[in-house]
Amino acid sequence: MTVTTNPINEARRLIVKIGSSLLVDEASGHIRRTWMDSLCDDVARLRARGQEVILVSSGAVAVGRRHLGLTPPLRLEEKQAAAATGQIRLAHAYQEALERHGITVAQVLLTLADSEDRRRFLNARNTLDTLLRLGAVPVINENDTVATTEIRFGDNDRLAARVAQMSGADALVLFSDIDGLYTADPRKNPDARFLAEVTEITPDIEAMAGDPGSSVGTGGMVTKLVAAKICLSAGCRMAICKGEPLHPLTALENGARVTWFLPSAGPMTARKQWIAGSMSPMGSLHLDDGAARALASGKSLLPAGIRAIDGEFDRGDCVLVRDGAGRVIGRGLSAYAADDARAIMGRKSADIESVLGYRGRDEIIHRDDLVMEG
Ligand SMILES: Nc1ncnc2c1ncn2[C@@H]1O[C@H](COP(=O)(O)OP(=O)(O)O)[C@@H](O)[C@H]1O
Ligand SMILES: N[C@@H](CCC(=O)OP(=O)(O)O)C(=O)O
Repeated sequence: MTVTTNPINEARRLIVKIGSSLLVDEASGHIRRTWMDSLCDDVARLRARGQEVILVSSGAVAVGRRHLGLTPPLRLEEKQAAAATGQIRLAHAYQEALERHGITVAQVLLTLADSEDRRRFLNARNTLDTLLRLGAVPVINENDTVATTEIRFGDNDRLAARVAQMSGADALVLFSDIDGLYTADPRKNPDARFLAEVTEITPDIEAMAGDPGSSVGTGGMVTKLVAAKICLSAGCRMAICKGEPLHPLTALENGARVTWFLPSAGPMTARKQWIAGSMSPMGSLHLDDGAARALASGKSLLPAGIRAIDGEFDRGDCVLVRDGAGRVIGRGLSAYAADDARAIMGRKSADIESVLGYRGRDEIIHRDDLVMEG
């Protein structure tokens, strides 16, 4: 896949990651409100033309530590305290900046572990889908006060890539203090060449990445390449570009220099390859003929079409889908754990709430989570 038109215009769902060094003035610890406003103006413009935007924003520690009068180096619990203080200010600033455009902000605090546990992953994905459907702009940061590992700057590059993967985004933009990937750190090596497009993270590419260039919240190129790897396998295009100019998304649309990491497939194909290739099935759903025909024609699987269920599985686990003769016709991610699925099989979706006592999804396997054989 090469870029023919601008991926920013094409993205249906776009993730934008903002690092501490862009958002927070190093000397004062204040949020750069003019810059934030200009970013939010851009976000509002994209939203108005029908694109969905999720912001992943760092800055909580950098903002909060000034308010608590802490000076580096901070101990872990001091960083966590700083994050708790700074996060509320960050969220408030985003709320004000987006409210000017009548846009509702939703704060989502995630840990990296949330993105790696399939059940929490599904919950987070459904929440993000719902927020976007309702017109809100999610603003995500790592949940630093409960993070069990050391808060590391640069982690939000990876978190943003996980959010892109989780939400099936088509593009992730990492706004940085540099305009892209070079063959070596250009601050140290004047002969470093700029790379406009990368399609694979080879060992040669990995060897190009050096340490961070500044002192406020930096992960360097290493964490950006980790993010790029996640994006490439998730079918999501990823950009590294300079975030400093006001209206940074507009600048990108207008042809600012950028490195694009371009996957060979789109997010849906990548997701289906992941379901088909890397998950062990934990059980089987046996369908009636009508349901088997519906699935063959591209529909989702409803509880009404299931006759029997084998195995023990959790919500989000992979299960095989079998026809009336027991032949495997596909596989997919179950939206219900085995016991709940057994309770609602053969029933209409409208009955789910009265049977289970909660209103879950209408489908047992959504068509986006289903891969048919052959
Ligand atoms: N191969 C490379 N290409 C570009 N920048 C590199 C490279 N290796 C190291 N760097 C450094 O990484 C820095 C960007 O990372 P970082 O400071 O963490 O950005 P941010 O804070 O915006 O996330 C650049 O300013 C640059 O000094
Ligand atoms: N979660 C932390 C920052 C983590 C992080 O990755 O920071 P950065 O390298 O500035 O994107 C915070 O909000 O301070």
